[in-house]
Amino acid sequence: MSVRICNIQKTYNSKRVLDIENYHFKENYIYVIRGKNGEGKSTLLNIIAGIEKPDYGEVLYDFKTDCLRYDISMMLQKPYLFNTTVYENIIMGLKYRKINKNEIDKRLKRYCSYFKMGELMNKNAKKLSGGESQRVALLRSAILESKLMLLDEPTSSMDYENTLMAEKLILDMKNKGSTIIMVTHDMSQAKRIGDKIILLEDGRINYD
Ligand SMILES: Nc1ncnc2c1ncn2[C@@H]1O[C@H](COP(=O)(O)OP(=O)(O)OP(=O)(O)O)[C@@H](O)[C@H]1O
Repeated sequence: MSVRICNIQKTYNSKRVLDIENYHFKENYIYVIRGKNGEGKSTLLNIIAGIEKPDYGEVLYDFKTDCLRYDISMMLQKPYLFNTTVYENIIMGLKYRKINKNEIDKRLKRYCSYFKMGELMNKNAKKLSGGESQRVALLRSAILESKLMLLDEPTSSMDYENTLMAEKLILDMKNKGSTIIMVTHDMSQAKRIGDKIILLEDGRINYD
C-alpha cells in the first residue's frame, strides 16, 4: 500500500511539530525515519496509523482518504501488551479477525521461528523484559501480514542477535509485499535495511 502525506500540520502547545507539504511513501519499500528526540517521528507514524488526527491536511492510502483498519498494523514505541500469555498476545489480532485455527497455527510457526520463543510462549506478557516485549510486539504485528506496517523503534531494547533476526523478519515482510515505515535511531540499521532513509527535522522531511 502506498501512503501520501498531503499538507500535514500538527501543533502541540503552540509548538509546530509537523509541517510536511507533500511526501509519497511508495508501495513495497522500507522507509526508515530518523531524527533527533522530539522531532515528531512518533507523531507522524501515529497520524499515518490514524491514532492521531493532524490539525490540517490529510493522508491518502493507495490514493484514497480511507483504508481498511486491517490493512495497517502498528508497533508502538512502548508496546502495550495484554495481561495474558505471550501466545495469546501474539495471536490476539488474528482471532479478532476471525482467522481460522489452521491458519493461525501456520503463521505462528512461520513467524515465531525468527526468534527463540520456546519458553516465553506461556509466560505472562506483563512480566517480560524490554527486549522480550519488543519481540512479542513485533511478532504480533508481523503475524497480521498487513499491507502497511508502522514500526516505532522496534528493536531499541533488543540485543544484537535479536535485532538482526528482527531485521530479517522486516525484510521478509517487504518481500511478501508489505510497505514498511519504521523509526530508528540506529544509523547502521537504517543502512542495512532501509530502501529510503529520511530525516525528520524542524517538522519537515529531508533526505539523509
Ligand atoms: N499528546 C501530546 N501532547 C502534547 N505534546 C505532545 C504529544 N505527543 C507528542 N508531543 C510533543 O511533540 C513533540 C514530538 O514528539 P514525538 O514523540 O513525535 O517525537 P519523536 O521524534 O518520536 O521523539 P523520540 O525520538 O524521543 O521518540 C515532542 O516535543 C513531544 O513532547
